[in-house]
Amino acid sequence: MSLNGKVALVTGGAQGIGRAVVQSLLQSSAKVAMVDLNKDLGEECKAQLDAEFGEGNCTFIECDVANGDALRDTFQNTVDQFGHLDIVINNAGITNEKDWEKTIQVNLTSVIKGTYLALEHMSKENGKQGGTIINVSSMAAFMHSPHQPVYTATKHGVIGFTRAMADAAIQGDYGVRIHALCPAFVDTPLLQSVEDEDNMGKFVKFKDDFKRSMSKFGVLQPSLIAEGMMRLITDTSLHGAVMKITCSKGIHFHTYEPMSA
Ligand SMILES: NC(=O)C1=CN([C@@H]2O[C@H](COP(=O)(O)OP(=O)(O)OC[C@H]3O[C@@H](n4cnc5c(N)ncnc54)[C@H](O)[C@@H]3O)[C@@H](O)[C@H]2O)C=CC1
Ligand SMILES: CC/C=C\C[C@H](O)/C=C/C=C\C=C\C=C\C(=O)[C@@H](O)C/C=C\CCC(=O)O
Repeated sequence: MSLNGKVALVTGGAQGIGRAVVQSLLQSSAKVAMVDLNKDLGEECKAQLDAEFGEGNCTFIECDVANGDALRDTFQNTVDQFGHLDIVINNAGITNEKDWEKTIQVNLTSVIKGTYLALEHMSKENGKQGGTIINVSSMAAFMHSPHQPVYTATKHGVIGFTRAMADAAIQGDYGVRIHALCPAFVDTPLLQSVEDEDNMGKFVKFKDDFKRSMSKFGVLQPSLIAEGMMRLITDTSLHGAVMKITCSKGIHFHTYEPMSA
C-alpha cells in the first residue's frame, strides 16, 4: 500500500529496528524524519537512503529523546520541513540497568512525551487531520527475565500507557490510532549489549540465562518488525492493538479478557 503524501517520524531511526522501518516507509513513498541521538550514524544512514530513494524524502534530525524540549523542537522541525505529520513511531530504546533512571527516561518517559507531541500535531481535538502512533514495547512485557528488571518495567509501562491512550483517543474522538508493538529477540546492536557489564550492572551474571532464552525462542530480523509496523499503519481496522512478533508465531496479537465488574 502506498503511503504517498504521508509524513512519518521515527525515533531511534538510524539503526536496528528503527532503520528497518524507515526503509519500509520510504519504499512505500512516505516522507520520513529519522530522529536519532547518534549524529554519525544518522548522517551515514541518510546518505545511504538518499542514494536509494532520492533526496528530499528523508531528513535526519539529531535529537536525544530524553530531552523534552529538543523532542518538541524535533516534531516542529518535521512539520516545518514536510508540512504535516501522519505517523509517529516511538521506537528509541536502551537497556541500562546501571543507569536505570536513564532507561526509564528513554524507554517510557520519552514515549509518553512523544505520544503527547504526536497528538499535538495529529489529533482532531487540535484541529489536525488524524494519524497513527506506534509505541515500541517488547516481549519482555510477557516473559520477564532477572537480567533486565528496569527495562522490563518500562516495557510493561509502554503497553499500559498505550492501551489507556487508545481508549482516550476513542472517547475523545482524536482520529488517531495508537498501538503497542512487542518484538521478541531481534538481531540488532541492542541485543548484543546483553554481554556488557556497563549496561547490565550486577545483572550481567544472569546473561547465560538470557542467552539460553535467545537460543530457545530464536532471534528475529529487523525487517519482520518493520513488516509488523507497516501492517499497524496500513490496516485502518486496527486500533489499540498489542502486536507481538515471535519466531514461533510470527506477527500476531495479544488478546485481553474483557473488563468485568
Ligand atoms: N533488539 C531486540 O531484541 C528488541 C528491541 N526492542 C525495542 O526496539 C526498540 C529499538 O531497539 P533496537 O533497534 O534493537 O536498538 P538499537 O540499539 O539497535 O537501535 C536503537 C537506536 O536508537 C537510538 N537511541 C538510543 N537512545 C536514544 C535517545 N535517547 N534519543 C534518540 N535516539 C536514541 C540509537 O542511537 C540507535 O540508533 C527499542 O525500544 C527496544 O527496546 C524490543 C524487543 C526486542
Ligand atoms: C539486551 C536485551 C535487549 C532487548 C531484548 C528484548 O527486549 C527482550 C526480550 C525478552 C523476552 C523475549 C521473549 C520471547 C518469547 C517468545 O519468543 C515466545 O515465543 C515465547 C512463548 C510465549 C510467550 C508468552 C506470550 O506470548 O504471552
